[in-house]
Amino acid sequence: MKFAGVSLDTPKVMGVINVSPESFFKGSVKRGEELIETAVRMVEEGAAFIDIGAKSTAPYLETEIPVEEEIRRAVEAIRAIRDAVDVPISIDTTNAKVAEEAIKAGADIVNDVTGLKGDPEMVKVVKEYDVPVVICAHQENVRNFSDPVHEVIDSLKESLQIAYKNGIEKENIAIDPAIGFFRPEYPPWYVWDSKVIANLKLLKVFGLPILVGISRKSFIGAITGREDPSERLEGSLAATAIAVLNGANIIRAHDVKETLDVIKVADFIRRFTL
Ligand SMILES: Nc1nc2c(c(=O)[nH]1)N=C(COP(=O)(O)OP(=O)(O)O)CN2
Ligand SMILES: Nc1ccc(C(=O)O)cc1
Repeated sequence: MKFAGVSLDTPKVMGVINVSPESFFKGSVKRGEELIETAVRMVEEGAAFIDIGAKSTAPYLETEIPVEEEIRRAVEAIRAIRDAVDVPISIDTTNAKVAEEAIKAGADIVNDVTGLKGDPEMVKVVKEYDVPVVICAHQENVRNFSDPVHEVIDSLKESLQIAYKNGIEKENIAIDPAIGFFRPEYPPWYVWDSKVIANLKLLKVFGLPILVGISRKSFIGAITGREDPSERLEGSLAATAIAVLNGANIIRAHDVKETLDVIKVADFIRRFTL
């Protein structure tokens, strides 16, 4: 299996860099020289993809910014790192205009946390520029509170229908269960996220690469009592090992070196599963 030309015979790391000062983990926010240095370092440490976010999508933060500002941040960042790294760059956005300008600036992949459901133009941009897309599970109104992984699967089915109807090919799609994004009143989101990671294997029904974003998220904070995202690395690595054991193909993470070691060990052990 491949995604954006990258072999997924072993699980890979997608290194996260944000150019959005409002992002929930301040250690992920880079600018200027530091942005380029971080991208180069992540690739040296083994990142197979770099994901650039120009607007936070944290559901519990005030994150609204004008679209012009998101475009400005995204284009500047992608232009800065494009020639410094030789791995595919994804643009983390829910806005079709941002995606289009980012692709023109050199982005190779669109990463849409609304799974093509937020901006109706998004699927058209993905099709027109013929770029791979990360489709996240997204649901305005959660219907099945007791069975998170099946709600995630149903949400992904809707997004995949949008993709296939518009001529996006299977080879160009990775799916993502959107850890931290579902915020039902019950069960609490950290139980939701834990149930999804525990049952991630069920997402294999789609036969598509599975990408998971766990890094330093609030469910790790809720479980460990670590309120500061800067203290959530160890908890993130524990959940990463479980996600890999359960079939994750790409781990989106802020800490490339540590995450890649965990992936290697978890995947090595996974291969001996009876
Ligand atoms: N496909 C995918 N994309 C994502 C995911 C995720 O789980 N999957 N999580 C994010 C949260 O991390 P980030 O550090 O970008 O936080 P921010 O939204 O506050 O910038 C942002 N983007
Ligand atoms: N964009 C996101 C950022 C952070 C979280 C989380 O901390 O759970 C979820 C989504």
